[in-house]
Amino acid sequence: MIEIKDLHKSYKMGSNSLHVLKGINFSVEEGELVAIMGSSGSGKSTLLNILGMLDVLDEGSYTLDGVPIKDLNETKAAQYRNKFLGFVFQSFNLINYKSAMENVALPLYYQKVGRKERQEKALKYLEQVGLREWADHLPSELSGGQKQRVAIARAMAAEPKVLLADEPTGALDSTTSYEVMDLIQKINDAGNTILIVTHEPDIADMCKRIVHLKDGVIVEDKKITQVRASQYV
Ligand SMILES: Nc1ncnc2c1ncn2[C@@H]1O[C@H](COP(=O)(O)OP(=O)(O)OP(=O)(O)O)[C@@H](O)[C@H]1O
Repeated sequence: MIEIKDLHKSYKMGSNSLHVLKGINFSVEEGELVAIMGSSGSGKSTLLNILGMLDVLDEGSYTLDGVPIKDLNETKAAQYRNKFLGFVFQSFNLINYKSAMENVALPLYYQKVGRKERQEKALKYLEQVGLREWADHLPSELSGGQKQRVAIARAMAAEPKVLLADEPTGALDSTTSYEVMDLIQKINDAGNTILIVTHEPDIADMCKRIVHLKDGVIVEDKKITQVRASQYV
């Protein structure tokens, strides 16, 4: 599904350059649930942004579902990103003046899905995250965990092949974090490929594989034989 070879990425800082990713080799099969860990500044978000086609690599190659990304022009890249990738962020990134249902329906609007089908699908995905009865509520009326579940429903509504989540539990207390991870595990059980950036070991333990970054290189890549189940009841 994902293949990264000898990936390098630097940021220009005035006359200097900050070499953030220093030769990453990494592949992800369909159906994996991968945690990307590492201390602050190790390059986790940079890697996730490149995987999400939100940023470009300097050197190396990235192949997504058999397609080399650098062969795509800007329009094709945007289409490809919308079709293949879903995003979940630490700060939810919901639109405050739109209801939960309208937020979930938004990617479908961009996919030119008709109004009635948009609403039906949005309700279906809200149902899947346990928030059907909150469809008409604004984000300000929802708890942090509920907002993140709406954001996950929105990402899933576009039916992406890969879900990328940058610190999805970073703004949540531990009970709520486990609820969100329980949902992510269920989505993965249904066959979706998911990559999560986290610095929380107990969240990473709920994934099937942990990739550890340090100073821009992968220092550990291990499969988890005993995946931790959600602790919340
Ligand atoms: N757009 C940018 N321009 C310049 N420097 C950047 C940019 N994005 C990230 N960096 C720098 O690259 C390094 C890696 O950042 P990155 O956000 O990938 O780390 P991270 O492991 O996700 O850290 P954190 O856990 O704190 O979010 C940091 O030193 C950061 O300051």
